[in-house]
Amino acid sequence: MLRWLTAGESHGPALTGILEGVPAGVDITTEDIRSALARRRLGYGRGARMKFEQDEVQLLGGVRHGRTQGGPVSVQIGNTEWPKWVEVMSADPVEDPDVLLRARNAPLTRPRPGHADLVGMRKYGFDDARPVLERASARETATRVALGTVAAAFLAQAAGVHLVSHVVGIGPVSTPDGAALPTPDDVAALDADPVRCFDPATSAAMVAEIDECHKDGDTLGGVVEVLVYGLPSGLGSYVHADRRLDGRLAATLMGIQAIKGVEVGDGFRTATRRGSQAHDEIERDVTGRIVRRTNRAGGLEGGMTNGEILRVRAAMKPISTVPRALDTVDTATGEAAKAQHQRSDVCAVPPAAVVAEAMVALVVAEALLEKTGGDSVAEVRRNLAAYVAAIPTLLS
Ligand SMILES: Cc1cc2nc3c(=O)[nH]c(=O)nc-3n(C[C@H](O)[C@H](O)[C@H](O)COP(=O)(O)O)c2cc1C
Ligand SMILES: C=C(O[C@@H]1CC(C(=O)O)=C[C@@H](OP(=O)(O)O)[C@H]1O)C(=O)O
Repeated sequence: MLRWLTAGESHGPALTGILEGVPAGVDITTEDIRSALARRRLGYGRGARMKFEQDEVQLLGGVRHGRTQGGPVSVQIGNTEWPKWVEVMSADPVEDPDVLLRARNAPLTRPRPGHADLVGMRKYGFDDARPVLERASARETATRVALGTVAAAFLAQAAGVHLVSHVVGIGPVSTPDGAALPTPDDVAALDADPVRCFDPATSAAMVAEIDECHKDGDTLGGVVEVLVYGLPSGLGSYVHADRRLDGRLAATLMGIQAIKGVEVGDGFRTATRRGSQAHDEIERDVTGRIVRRTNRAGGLEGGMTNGEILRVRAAMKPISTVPRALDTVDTATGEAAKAQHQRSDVCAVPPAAVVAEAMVALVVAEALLEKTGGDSVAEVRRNLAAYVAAIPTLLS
């Protein structure tokens, strides 16, 4: 069983994460996690905070001399901005009344439509949105990316599985239908693109759209896609709702801040087609191997991987901290007001793609371990090879 947990606040001293159930023998270094976090910070349209804040990564447990040891992997991501927030986010009571009066400490009472502020205040009994936004913030996704990096390294080393994430839509601008899919060889090019888009003309149009939106004091959402190459068939199961891999992927992707829709394969487009145009016909190729003519299902049938490329999309809503602030109510006075706004991303779709990739890595790694078991990478490899070798020729 693979389990993960994160803790920490957006402006706290550090975020922490634990990944339990990682087999021994996964090669991973602090530098691997550092470079994954750097990818999450990329993306045209992010706010000022990404420029000055740094992630300070430390592996605190589960890894020795660049290899997992089988124990929980513990990661800490320190926040270089912490000195500015020591008082506001102090874990211990702050006694000095002057400190409590400082601007940064002023209660936030103009909740932003679309953020967790208002409902979080109601639910947890706060008269200040600060504690709500501190934990609701997608700053936390840095930890998910760190843990997902370990999962992705395990998948690559144990099973030759590789993930790719890219942006297929920002606001009204989308990649053309039928555009070529990026492969693992294209990851460096995607990382170098300002919006993580594989199609250069669409990328330029996306950048222009972000510029326009920024000028208008507004924000944008979009659609990201995660592809997983090299998966064996038979991860996940049809036998019970909570074992279906499509359902588990959807829940995990929807668990990312601001993700409001998930599509597996051609998803909603499939619903508009006739059956003869919706499914992936089965044939033998020249080598005698069973293959599909198409991959509209996105590599999943019956809640299981079918051996094709796994393909899932997630739709992100526009950032809710809109610079030309939206109407709200000041919860301190009851009066109509404009929502609180200091700074914000205009568009965070490119980093959301990296976060989605990390979450898919965690879910797929969990599904692989369920299929193979194994306490070490070597044992997972052996078990996987034995499973694949035992599939009868007429089925493979
Ligand atoms: C990578 C990333 C960056 C984000 N940056 C911001 C931001 O700068 N400002 C903001 O209001 N929301 C931002 N969000 C979205 C909020 O965290 C999210 O809308 C909020 O927690 C409420 O949750 P919900 O949208 O899922 O309902 C970001 C989300 C992600 C994934
Ligand atoms: C810090 C990160 O993202 C933050 C996520 C976020 C939100 O509300 O989700 C709001 C912004 O923070 P602030 O309100 O302090 O400017 C983003 O910068 C990060 O991704 O590392």
